[in-house]
Amino acid sequence: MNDMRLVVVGAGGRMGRALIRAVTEMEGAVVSAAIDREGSQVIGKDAGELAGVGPIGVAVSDDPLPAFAKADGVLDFTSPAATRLYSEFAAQARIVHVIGTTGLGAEDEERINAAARHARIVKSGNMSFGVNLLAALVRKAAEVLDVDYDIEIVEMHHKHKVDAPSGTALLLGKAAADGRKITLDDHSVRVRDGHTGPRREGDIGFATLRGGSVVGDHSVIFAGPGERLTLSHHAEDRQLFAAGAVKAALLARNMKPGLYSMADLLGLAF
Ligand SMILES: NC(=O)C1=CN([C@@H]2O[C@H](COP(=O)(O)OP(=O)(O)OC[C@H]3O[C@@H](n4cnc5c(N)ncnc54)[C@H](OP(=O)(O)O)[C@@H]3O)[C@@H](O)[C@H]2O)C=CC1
Ligand SMILES: O=C(O)C1=N[C@H](C(=O)O)C[C@H](O)C1
Repeated sequence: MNDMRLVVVGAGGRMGRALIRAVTEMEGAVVSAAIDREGSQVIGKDAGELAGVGPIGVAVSDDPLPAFAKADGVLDFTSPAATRLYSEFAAQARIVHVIGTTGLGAEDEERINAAARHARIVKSGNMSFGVNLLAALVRKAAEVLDVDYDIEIVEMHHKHKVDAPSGTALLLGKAAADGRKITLDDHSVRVRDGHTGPRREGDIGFATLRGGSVVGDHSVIFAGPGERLTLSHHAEDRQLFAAGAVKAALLARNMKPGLYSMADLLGLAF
């Protein structure tokens, strides 16, 4: 089979650069185009040079449609507005769309679901194997431990991150809620401030820390009577997420149109 032609959107971003590096390092895939938003300072630059791997002969462009028409897949870690649009373009081109963008709202999710009728979409708040395994462990722990064990999720990220709680924290919260057979939306507490009253039984709490250059730390705490169980993941390099995204694109290449999670692709969904 020919190398998979991948478009990296948001090429000038932290993840965009990591994705360009990951594709050039992965067998079976090539960067066929690199896209950033109109007016970005990276337009016209060589994508490989931008990513620190030397020239690859692909200039960053602000014109996605011709790039999508000639590609097999798109790697997208951008913003909710951009991802919404790119899912429509991916559906038109009937290609793979790997979505790492977090902070998506209900309307974004609806548009992505609609696009998945024609595109093969892989979407996850975290593309690492470790976090997806952690989610499976959290689901199991939440199923085994009764409501006397209060669930709290703590995350820390670098100071540039714009959304909270992180996509990963929400993914872990959903896993805990699934394990408890409850709906996350009905039990999540995202902010506590002032006179909150005592903790409501069965709630799933979130705490968000931001600072420095932290790549991504997540802990799920089960605080019970007289003991505390903590399940944690620490990402040390965002190259981890980029490599996971490229593997996801390669795995989705021969799948039917639809919306898939990383857990589906890794065989961790149960
Ligand atoms: N699922 C996962 O495993 C991971 C997910 N993420 C998520 O990925 C997203 C990006 O993170 P990060 O790389 O740190 O953020 P950055 O802000 O560094 O990168 C985002 C890039 O997207 C560009 N962009 C914005 N709008 C468009 C558009 N319409 N078309 C093309 N490019 C566009 C931005 O350009 P400009 O700056 O000029 O606006 C920027 O270059 C976040 O939502 C983050 O949470 C991050 C790591 C792992
Ligand atoms: O913005 C980031 O950096 C990250 N975002 C993802 C998230 O919101 O969980 C994944 C990772 O933790 C890094």
